[in-house]
Amino acid sequence: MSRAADRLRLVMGHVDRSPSSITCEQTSAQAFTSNQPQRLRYSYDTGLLSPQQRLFYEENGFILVRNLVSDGDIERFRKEFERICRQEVKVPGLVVMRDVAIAKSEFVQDQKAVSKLQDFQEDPELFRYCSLPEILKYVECFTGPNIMAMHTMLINKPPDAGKKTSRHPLHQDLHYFPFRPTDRIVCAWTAMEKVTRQNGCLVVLPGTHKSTLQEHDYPEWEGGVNKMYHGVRNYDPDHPRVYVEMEKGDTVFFHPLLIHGSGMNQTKGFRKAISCHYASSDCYYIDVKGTTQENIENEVSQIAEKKYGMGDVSFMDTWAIRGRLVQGERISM
Ligand SMILES: CCCCCCCCCCCCCCCCCCCC(=O)SCCNC(=O)CCNC(=O)[C@H](O)C(C)(C)COP(=O)(O)OP(=O)(O)OC[C@H]1O[C@@H](n2cnc3c(N)ncnc32)[C@H](O)[C@@H]1OP(=O)(O)O
Ligand SMILES: Nc1ncnc2c1ncn2[C@@H]1O[C@H](COP(=O)(O)OP(=O)(O)OP(=O)(O)O)[C@@H](O)[C@H]1O
Ligand SMILES: O=C(O)CCC(=O)C(=O)O
Ligand SMILES: [Fe+2]
Ligand SMILES: [Mg+2]
Repeated sequence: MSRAADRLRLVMGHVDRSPSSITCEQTSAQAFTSNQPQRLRYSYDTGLLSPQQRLFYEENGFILVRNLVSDGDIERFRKEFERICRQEVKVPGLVVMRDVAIAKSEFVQDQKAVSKLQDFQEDPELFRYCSLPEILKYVECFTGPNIMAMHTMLINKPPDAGKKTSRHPLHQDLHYFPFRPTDRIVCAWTAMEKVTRQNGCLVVLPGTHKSTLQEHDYPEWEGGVNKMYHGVRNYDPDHPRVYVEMEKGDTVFFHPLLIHGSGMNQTKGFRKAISCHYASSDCYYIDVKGTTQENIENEVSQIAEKKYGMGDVSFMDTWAIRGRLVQGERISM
């Protein structure tokens, strides 16, 4: 263990736990270069995270936990996804997205065209993911004990149809969220199969969680961009990139300001992942009018109007309606 981590352990009176479940090799050197004892801003000590894991998140804005979700649970999520695609179950509020290149093509749409399920909070089988104790015990390290599941997705990244539309532009998830404080929000993203650079794994820009929310808009991509896939307008193209390759069940937890995206799926398979954004239930809503988030607020209200005839529902209300308590008590969200 490095000297900095040792010192930290003493300061925190922490019992050493073998950090066998975490792999931070790619950038761990960065996390331990400081000679000053650090005050940790981004996580709580619940006895779960090792000092190295806390420092890694502090410096990089994400941690990867290997083999966290069981094969059995993943199989159940996959089965439920297939049932939804076959329209054997109807889930209130669920949005089924198709890739723009497929949605606008002549091909007959079948279940293979589904690129993403969004807002599955009313599907008990998929929502089990958000309440898994093995996930929540990590989430609590970032949110604290009162936890809301704010946003749910099952991503079925399709083989690229030749226009590079399967990419997800680099973005900060906070762009979509009218609630704060930022540091009490975290995303859990679990690979439902092996994810590699070939099939479009997550790409992260480590350390960017320490910056502020950037301006987002549709990237100027020739082949088209999926609805609401905004990208950061200006990012440093020379910033180091980490390609987060994962095995089935591995889970990454990341900060909502961390710039991330995912590359093209260059395989013939659909790359599946399930994710949930959590926030402390004592977060508060903010008005995004006059901020960089106004463009996404307007798009969401157009969708709410078109799909549900709810044009007068505020941006914050679209979140309050979808959020679900998963641990502790519901306070201000
Ligand atoms: C209770 C309150 C309800 C509030 C509703 C709010 C819903 C949205 C909230 C979104 C919040 C996102 C939070 C994310 C937080 C984390 C960060 C995640 C980043 C993302 O993942 S952003 C991407 C999320 N995307 C969406 O949420 C998009 C939602 N999608 C839809 O609403 C529909 O799928 C869509 C795109 C409107 C298509 O409607 P649909 O009825 O399914 O399709 P049609 O066949 O009728 O086509 C209509 C029209 O749309 C075109 N189309 C289809 N698919 C796409 C696509 N993927 N991209 C672009 N355009 C698409 C299609 O060709 C048709 O076009 P026409 O020109 O022919 O009319
Ligand atoms: N101009 C851009 N604006 C925003 N995000 C981008 C832009 N170009 C690439 N990205 C995103 O950056 C991430 C990685 O890009 P990268 O260039 O490494 O791979 P790629 O664009 O998928 O493939 P290629 O190897 O063909 O460049 C992906 O999430 C991609 O969607
Ligand atoms: O699974 C992916 O491609 C990443 C999706 C993502 O970052 C998001 O939806 O916010
Ligand atoms: Fe994201
Ligand atoms: Mg590129």
